[in-house]
Amino acid sequence: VFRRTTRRGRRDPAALRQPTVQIHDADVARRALVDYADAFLHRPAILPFTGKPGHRRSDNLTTVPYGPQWRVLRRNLTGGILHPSRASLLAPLQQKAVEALVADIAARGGGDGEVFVRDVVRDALFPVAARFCFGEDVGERDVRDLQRVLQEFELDVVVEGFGGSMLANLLHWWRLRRFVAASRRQADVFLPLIAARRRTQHRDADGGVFRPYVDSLLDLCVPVGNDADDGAAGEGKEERLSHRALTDDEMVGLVSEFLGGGTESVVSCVEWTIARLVIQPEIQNKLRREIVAADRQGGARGTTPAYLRAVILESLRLHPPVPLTMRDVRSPQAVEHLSLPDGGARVHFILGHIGRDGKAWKDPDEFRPERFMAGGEAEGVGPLPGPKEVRMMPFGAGRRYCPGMGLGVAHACLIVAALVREFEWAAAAAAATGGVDLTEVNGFFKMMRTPLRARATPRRTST
Ligand code: HEM
Repeated sequence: VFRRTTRRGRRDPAALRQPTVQIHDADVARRALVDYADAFLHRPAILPFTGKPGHRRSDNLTTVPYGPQWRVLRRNLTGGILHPSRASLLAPLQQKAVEALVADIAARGGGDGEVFVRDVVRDALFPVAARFCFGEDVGERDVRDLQRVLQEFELDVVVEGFGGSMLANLLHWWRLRRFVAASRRQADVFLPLIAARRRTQHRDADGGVFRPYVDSLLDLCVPVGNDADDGAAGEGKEERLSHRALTDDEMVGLVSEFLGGGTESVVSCVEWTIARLVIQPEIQNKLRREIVAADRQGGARGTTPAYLRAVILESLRLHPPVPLTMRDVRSPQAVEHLSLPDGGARVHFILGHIGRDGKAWKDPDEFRPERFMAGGEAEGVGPLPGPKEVRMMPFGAGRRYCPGMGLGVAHACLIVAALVREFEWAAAAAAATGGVDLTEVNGFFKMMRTPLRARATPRRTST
């Protein structure tokens, strides 16, 4: 194992041998991602090979270097799929998901009324992501298969710990092999569904029905060659290049990113939020009163009640579902004042620490949604930092910020509202003495080490 590791080590991309710099401070994060945005455009290649010598793995939007291909993929996702006018067509699917969630909890709760929050939320939300991706015809069985391979992939590939010590490097290659195997299993499930979509796409492109992500990928042409570029200077370059269709490997990577990023991040957010509401029932009650009042006024379509939004923001501040975001800084000379190593560096932004920076927040470890309300210390602070200050960045910042932010927040609000409207949440009997365990575990996503098991009692005045 050792020999193989060192032999392969010679093929390591420079990024793996680069020193890693961690940023925990909100102001330093702002200087890096806002003041020096052009130096923080690329992510390091952490999983560079498919296992075949000399064969680089295919990029998705998260891994592709900033350049013409990134711009085309990003425009397709933000303008063609996630634009609010298009994503709003998901409403019937979302409504079905919420109804299924409530019914599932009522049924699973059975005798003691206890459920694992992440399981019920994932089971309700994943079909929305799967159908948004592959179209409404995707059957229950396909949805289950998609969910299974996605979960295997997430369990097998853990971001933390790459690089550094010999042990970490060994772990890296071991993970890489599991990554390759998990990717193959994904391809086995995704490719037949993509092929089926190729035969039927466009069928429901009109008539107020959303456009599945896979249809857009089948139609997409990306520039041939993808020389990374450095920001604004490269804008528009893609139009001058020749184009090609996406390869199967690329399609698999993009679909995996869409399904995984779009579901598990929201599951994490909802689980942490319900945990906090179990610990602080006065906040849960206040939130429910607001939701019921909004329902009575006809749901004020299209607007999120202010306290619900504040609860979700506070949850994202304390428990950002993505633990860290990375950049590969190749020209540290361009970044004055940040003292990065001369040969370039991998920079990790530790999102949980940035949201709890004591210089930016009063009592940073307390869950207090009121801070985001009118007159609070964070009135006006949103999920994405503005150009003047970074106080939290659960969706990242700069040009590579999360394109799914709108949908992610909308799904978290929708699900938390339904859970709180329909049920009263309390600690499970086993946790009642020790309390809810808020210990975090950082994988692809920041999850609760002890999955939240909570007692859901149906509200008598259910709406
Ligand atoms: C609560 C939900 C979500 C959270 C907390 C979250 C968080 C993040 C974070 C922290 C990043 C890295 C940003 C950076 O490096 O500056 C990211 C990137 C990304 N996210 Fe999300 N995300 C969520 C939902 C979604 C959804 C719903 C989708 C798609 C359907 C999505 C797709 C992506 C993609 C494609 C990227 C890479 C963007 C690029 O490099 O240009 N995310 N997300």
